[in-house]
Amino acid sequence: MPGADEVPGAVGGVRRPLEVLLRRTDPDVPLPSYQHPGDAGCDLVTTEAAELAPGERTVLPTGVSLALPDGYAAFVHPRSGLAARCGVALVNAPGTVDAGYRGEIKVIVANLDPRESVRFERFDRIAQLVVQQVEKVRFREVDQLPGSARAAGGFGSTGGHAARPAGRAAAAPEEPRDTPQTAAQQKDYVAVGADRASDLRGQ
Ligand SMILES: O=c1ccn([C@H]2C[C@H](O)[C@@H](COP(=O)(O)OP(=O)(O)OP(=O)(O)O)O2)c(=O)[nH]1
Repeated sequence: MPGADEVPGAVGGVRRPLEVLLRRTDPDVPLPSYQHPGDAGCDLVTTEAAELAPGERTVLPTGVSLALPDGYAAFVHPRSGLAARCGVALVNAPGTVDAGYRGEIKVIVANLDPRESVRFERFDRIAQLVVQQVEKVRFREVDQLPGSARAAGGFGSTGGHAARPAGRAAAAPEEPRDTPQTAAQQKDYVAVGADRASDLRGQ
């Protein structure tokens, strides 16, 4: 039987959660928590209300600081619901929280919606924190790297971007995309956008 603090994995049984020391810098902030067993990220909230005009960004406090074990880091990731419904992005996504960092975790949010402001209330969920083991490497310089199937191919080398030939994006912007399709897509987003407020609070 799994213990109360153990997370049933999809495959391979049960893994005991890593214990991470946490200090609340705001006494009322809820502890970061996973919404479902198997979630990779636990939600971070803002302790300050804020309103962002289209294109604006700000740094929001989360009310928590951590002492991660050596060999781990935490990554501040965006929430897809906020991104899809409100156009909220994290400017530095994913933000990296180093094991040695003892300050309050902050979240750098931007409103990418071209028209609508977004408002965050105190304790709205604004991002998610993913804790991962990270390797420390020692770089060994060589004259030649070993060969590989991909070699130096990248930046669309496998295709799939037929609408815009490589190298043209910056120099010669394409005509605006077909408006009927854009308008239809926009309508979908507006419909979903009715849930902007509830998405922040997870209702
Ligand atoms: O989204 C983020 C990203 C970083 N941090 C904190 C934890 C991290 O350990 C520290 C430094 O982050 P980073 O190394 O990304 O910042 P930097 O601009 O390189 O600053 P520094 O010179 O202090 O390393 O800031 C956050 O609270 N939120």
